[in-house]
Amino acid sequence: MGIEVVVEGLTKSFGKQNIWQDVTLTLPAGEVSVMLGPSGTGKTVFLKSLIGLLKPERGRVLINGVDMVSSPERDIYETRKLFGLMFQDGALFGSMSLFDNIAFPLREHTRKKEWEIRRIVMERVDMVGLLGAEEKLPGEISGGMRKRAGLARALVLDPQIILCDEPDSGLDPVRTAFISQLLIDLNAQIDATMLIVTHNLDIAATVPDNMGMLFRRNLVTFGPREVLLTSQEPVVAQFLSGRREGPIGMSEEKDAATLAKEQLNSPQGQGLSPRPLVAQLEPSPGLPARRAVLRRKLRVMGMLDSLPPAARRAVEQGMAPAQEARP
Ligand SMILES: Nc1ncnc2c1ncn2[C@@H]1O[C@H](COP(=O)(O)OP(=O)(O)OP(=O)(O)O)[C@@H](O)[C@H]1O
Repeated sequence: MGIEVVVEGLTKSFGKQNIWQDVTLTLPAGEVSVMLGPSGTGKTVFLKSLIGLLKPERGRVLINGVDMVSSPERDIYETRKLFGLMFQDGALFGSMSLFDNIAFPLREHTRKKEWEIRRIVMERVDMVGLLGAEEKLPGEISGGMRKRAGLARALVLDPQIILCDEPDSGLDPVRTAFISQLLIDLNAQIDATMLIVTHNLDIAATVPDNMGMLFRRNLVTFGPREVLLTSQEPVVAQFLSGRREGPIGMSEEKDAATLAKEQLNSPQGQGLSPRPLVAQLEPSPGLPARRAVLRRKLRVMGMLDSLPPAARRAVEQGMAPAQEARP
């Protein structure tokens, strides 16, 4: 099962530029979470801080008792081995075949024999639907295939925590739908804790168990998917409805005068209500059920009273069929 990641009071700046402050959240073990936010709000910086590649000046990132901010480098290095990372461009070596790219972490970090490496690599190649393409070079395949190869490489060391930075960037809607399904299928197969950074509204609506959003140097909110997807918070609703009207502008934040003018001109009743809640994706037929689902149910039921009414209703509706099915 994946490992819980506890983030407490994390603050990161570059020189005088504060990126975000006092970020506190927990990625529940084995669940899929998404971090949203307009461009430049520091989502990638957040991912890099979780693995200890960037050092926030305040706060902690606790994984199995190791603080990725301030524990000794040796402990951080060991803990980093629990992670699988999928970067925006797949980050593949252009002169190596997909097979060698995917085998790379095994050859670098383990003493496994070549026959064993082949078995693991081909298993992962199969998992991401790339069987038959393993001898191709990254330049000979499509962007979507490169992403899947990047994901296969992220999986070879049996990660317990998977971080995906914009898995949809550069993909058309159909390939984005395939990658969404692949992420859910992976979670069903390996039960790893997953954090996906994305701008994609379809991924946000259908993939995660939990969602958070960074805006104006703060974590606006983080919690069960139903909380964000039913939120009336202007910044969240604007982002999830993909509209121009609202606090988010071209340069991340609109000035107060533009915002006031917009509100004045906005027709009565045309609020920034988010899109209707759609069902979360299920694993593909033939795959095991996601073990996270039951754990999440118990967790969310325990916090039901603290949720806003719309989110509570959405949770209750989502859970109703399962409850009826009980003997
Ligand atoms: N190593 C660095 N040194 C200085 N500034 C940096 C560094 N890395 C990131 N930044 C700055 O931090 C801010 C946030 O960058 P980041 O890439 O995390 O944003 P993002 O939310 O992932 O954006 P996008 O959605 O466009 O990918 C940017 O202003 C960026 O210039």
